[in-house]
Amino acid sequence: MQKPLHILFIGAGRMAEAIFSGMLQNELNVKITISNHRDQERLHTLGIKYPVQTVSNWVNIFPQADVIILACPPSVHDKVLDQMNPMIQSHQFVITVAAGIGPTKLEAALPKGTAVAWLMPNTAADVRKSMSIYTFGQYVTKEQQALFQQIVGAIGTAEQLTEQQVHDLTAITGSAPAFLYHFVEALEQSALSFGITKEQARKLVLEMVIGSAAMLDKHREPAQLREQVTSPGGATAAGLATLADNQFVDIIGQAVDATNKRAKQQGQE
Ligand SMILES: NC(=O)C1=CN([C@@H]2O[C@H](COP(=O)(O)OP(=O)(O)OC[C@H]3O[C@@H](n4cnc5c(N)ncnc54)[C@H](OP(=O)(O)O)[C@@H]3O)[C@@H](O)[C@H]2O)C=CC1
Ligand SMILES: O=C(O)[C@@H]1CCC=N1
Repeated sequence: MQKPLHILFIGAGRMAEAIFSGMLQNELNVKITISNHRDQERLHTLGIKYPVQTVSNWVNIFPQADVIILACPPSVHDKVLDQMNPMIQSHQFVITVAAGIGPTKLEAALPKGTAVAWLMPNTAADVRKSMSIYTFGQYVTKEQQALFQQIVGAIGTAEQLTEQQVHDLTAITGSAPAFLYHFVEALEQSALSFGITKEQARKLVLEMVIGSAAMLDKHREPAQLREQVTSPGGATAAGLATLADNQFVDIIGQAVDATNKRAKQQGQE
């Protein structure tokens, strides 16, 4: 059997866990090492829950890693990249999942010729359904691209975009799951106001969302699906009119813009 690919995670928070738990459900031949900043208890818990190696300081294990995934906050990237710079070897492949940190920034901080990529996944990596977007730096080989496809394939579906497009679409694929969950929370709150139990409200709303997602998956046309629900002159039309009167589409656009603006800011902090 071939030697497993050694993947080192710098950062072991929510996104790192979603990615490596997704990878571990797949048949990838990988050895995973995870590290974080100071939360030893979390590292210990993750080490028990998953077949991963944990290290409190990534520096010692760094030379053995084939792929390094930066799953730490954008604000600590400068420091981490500075630490990596003198140690990096030519075969190592550095991938960041941080909002606002594209290949331009990674390449500027690492020795010339370093292979880098920017992956913007979402937490559905945990169930292998992340809609991820990504872009490569200029020194990534065909073999590394194929390897990258295996890694992202293990956590869901992926689309290659330009660096600018990853900046612009971070809100849509990275953050919008939170918008959707918030929508679910709002519906649950509304359901509760009619005197049902929390469990009933949860069941009603979640199963409705899961059913709707399955319809989207099958038919792929949200406008058509919306129309099927909206009987002419009926009840749904009245609800949709209220959303329109309150600029629902515009509010979503504003949320997307605010998210991207903050993501870009984080990349420059
Ligand atoms: N959450 C999401 O849905 C998504 C997040 N991302 C990106 O993923 C990255 C992580 O986000 P998320 O998982 O939500 O955040 P978390 O706060 O859950 O995790 C951050 C992790 O980074 C570690 N860390 C902090 N500082 C350092 C450091 N100096 N060196 C090494 N590790 C460090 C933390 O360690 P400790 O706890 O010990 O401080 C923690 O393990 C961010 O860059 C974010 O932009 C991208 C797409 C989606
Ligand atoms: O909230 C954040 O900054 C990260 C980036 C995309 C999703 N979560």
